[in-house]
Amino acid sequence: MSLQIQNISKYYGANLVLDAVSLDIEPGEFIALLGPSGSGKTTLLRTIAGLQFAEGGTLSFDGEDITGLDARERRFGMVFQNYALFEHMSVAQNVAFGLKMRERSARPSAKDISRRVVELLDMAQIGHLAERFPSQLSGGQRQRVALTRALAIEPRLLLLDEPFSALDTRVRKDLRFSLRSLQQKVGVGAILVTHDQEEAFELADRIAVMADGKIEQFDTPANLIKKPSSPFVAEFLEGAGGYNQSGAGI
Ligand SMILES: Nc1ncnc2c1ncn2[C@@H]1O[C@H](COP(=O)(O)OP(=O)(O)OP(=O)(O)O)[C@@H](O)[C@H]1O
Repeated sequence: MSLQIQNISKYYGANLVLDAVSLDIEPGEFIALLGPSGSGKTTLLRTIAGLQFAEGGTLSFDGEDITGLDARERRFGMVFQNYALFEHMSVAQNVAFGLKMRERSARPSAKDISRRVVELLDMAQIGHLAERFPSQLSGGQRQRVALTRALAIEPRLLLLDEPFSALDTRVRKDLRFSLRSLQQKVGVGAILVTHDQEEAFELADRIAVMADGKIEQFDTPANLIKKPSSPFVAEFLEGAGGYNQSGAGI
């Protein structure tokens, strides 16, 4: 399932915040959007999600024009930094929610929903939390539930905006590992917005480096280090170079 982003432009008032952005994302690929604050990463992700609309350009998914579809019709899973869980529902109910809300014709039976929820919770290693309520969970566990809930609807693409940035380093590392393994098991493509270069280099097949609403370079982690396309990219990734030399990530 591939996504084509062609010449997407977006203004906030008179400010051009996405300037003719184009990206082709291959089926099952894990993409990171990396760049300084204000470069347009979140705006691009929200436009892909259908939470806001661009003034110009097109989005297509598997050849279908989705530019005018709303978020629900796109069938993308989303996890945000503060993606609220339903506080009055247990973990299992949160994960089941998207499946229960499906149109009748596409809705699995109650038995199949329960089976799928158990399977997903086990896969995400939170089976033991099924009956807890969100207020009884740690930040890391909540994000694990949010991720599981996003995957439960069998999304065509997974969209993640700084999902782990509020968590401490060790929990982030655990969650990164789980995210990558769940994403691969399920076989869904993913787009991750992050400030964290280490996170981008560890997770992504390809990274889009953004600056001022444009894609400066879209390439594999190894190529970004070896062949930065501009002084901006080289400078921005200096930290990642150090990371690379430590032998991790690439
Ligand atoms: N709702 C809005 N109204 C007006 N301007 C906005 C709005 N949302 C974002 N912007 C502006 O658009 C630009 C891009 O913002 P965006 O949040 O996409 O950047 P970002 O790269 O995700 O930044 P960060 O890493 O800080 O989250 C910024 O200049 C921001 O101030």
